[in-house]
Amino acid sequence: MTLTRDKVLETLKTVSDPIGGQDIVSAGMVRALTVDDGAVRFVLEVDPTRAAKLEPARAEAEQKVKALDGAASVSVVMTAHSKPAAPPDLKIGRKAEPQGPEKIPGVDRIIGIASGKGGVGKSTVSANLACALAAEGRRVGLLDADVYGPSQPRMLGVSGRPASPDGKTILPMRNHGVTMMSIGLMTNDDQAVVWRGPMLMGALQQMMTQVQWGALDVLIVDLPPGTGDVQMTLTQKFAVDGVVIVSTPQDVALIDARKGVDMFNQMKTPIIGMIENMSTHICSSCGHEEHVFGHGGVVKEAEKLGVPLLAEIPLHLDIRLAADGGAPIVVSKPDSAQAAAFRKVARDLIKAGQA
Ligand SMILES: Nc1ncnc2c1ncn2[C@@H]1O[C@H](COP(=O)(O)OP(=O)(O)OP(=O)(O)O)[C@@H](O)[C@H]1O
Repeated sequence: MTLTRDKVLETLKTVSDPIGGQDIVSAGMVRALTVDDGAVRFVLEVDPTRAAKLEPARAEAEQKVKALDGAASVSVVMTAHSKPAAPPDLKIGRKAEPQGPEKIPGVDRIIGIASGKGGVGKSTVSANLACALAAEGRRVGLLDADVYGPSQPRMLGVSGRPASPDGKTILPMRNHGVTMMSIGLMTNDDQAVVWRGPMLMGALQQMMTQVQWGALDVLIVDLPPGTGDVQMTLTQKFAVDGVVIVSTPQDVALIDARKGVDMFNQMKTPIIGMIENMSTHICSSCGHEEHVFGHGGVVKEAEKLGVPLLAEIPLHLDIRLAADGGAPIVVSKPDSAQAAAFRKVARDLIKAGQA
């Protein structure tokens, strides 16, 4: 018998929220429910202060769905949406409570990789930088927080679902010496993810704090393009040491990158530098160089904004083939000129104590 979404919802309606008394579906806790060939996945979105009390409801939901005819596997993830902010204390003379961003235990540094616009190569830079740092002997984590287009599982050649033996923490995946977690491993490949703001924040917080990252020298966070909820949550809630902004030399990409720089300045997050990607096209047959998207735009912008230019990465077929093949160019062709550009960034960051 084919298991339907409606049947699963009907079953979940028999599980009650132990605190509010309503069933978990009517209470709006069941999110992102998918039923695909007997594989059932959903998220239970809960208030973080109530997460422990809701564990029995999570277990009951899982057990009841598992018992349904046609249920091959069931995966339930509990995400904590953010607590509503406490009202500001306006009493004069009261000392402000320190409420600064949180450090992740065991993680020495957090670096965000950002871009104003999509498709400029932010994920390619993140994957290559992570692998290059690992090749230099650093303990590296890579969190794919690009909720709209998670591409790190493909770029790092990782598939499968991360395990959660205790139902609370998540075991990350590992390849090319990099410890990795991606929102893409929690959703179906072809599933369009429609996240609301609180869910986005919950998912990011969960991946930052509930994944067993272990001891890391640096955690690289591949951000979605633009200046939205994920960027705000990351910089407000976590002690981010700095961000790297990736842009192509085109004006349009630069204008968006400028907005990104502005947002991070407002959030008081240091900008480590900019990377010009797809800087020069190098023909893979004859080696001829041409500037498809213009050249040097990011250098000028970095100068104007007073931030370092970390690298100019060429547009080269091998970079794309390597990324699509699951072994970034610094792993598959570590001695190529294309890999050298990424490896230099990694070495420079280590030298500067930033990674
Ligand atoms: N320097 C490069 N040379 C050749 N191909 C590249 C280069 N940089 C990125 N690409 C390719 O361009 C495409 C987009 O890159 P990528 O996914 O890294 O961009 P992105 O900024 O992360 O995009 P999005 O924000 O949409 O996730 C990919 O197919 C990637 O392989």
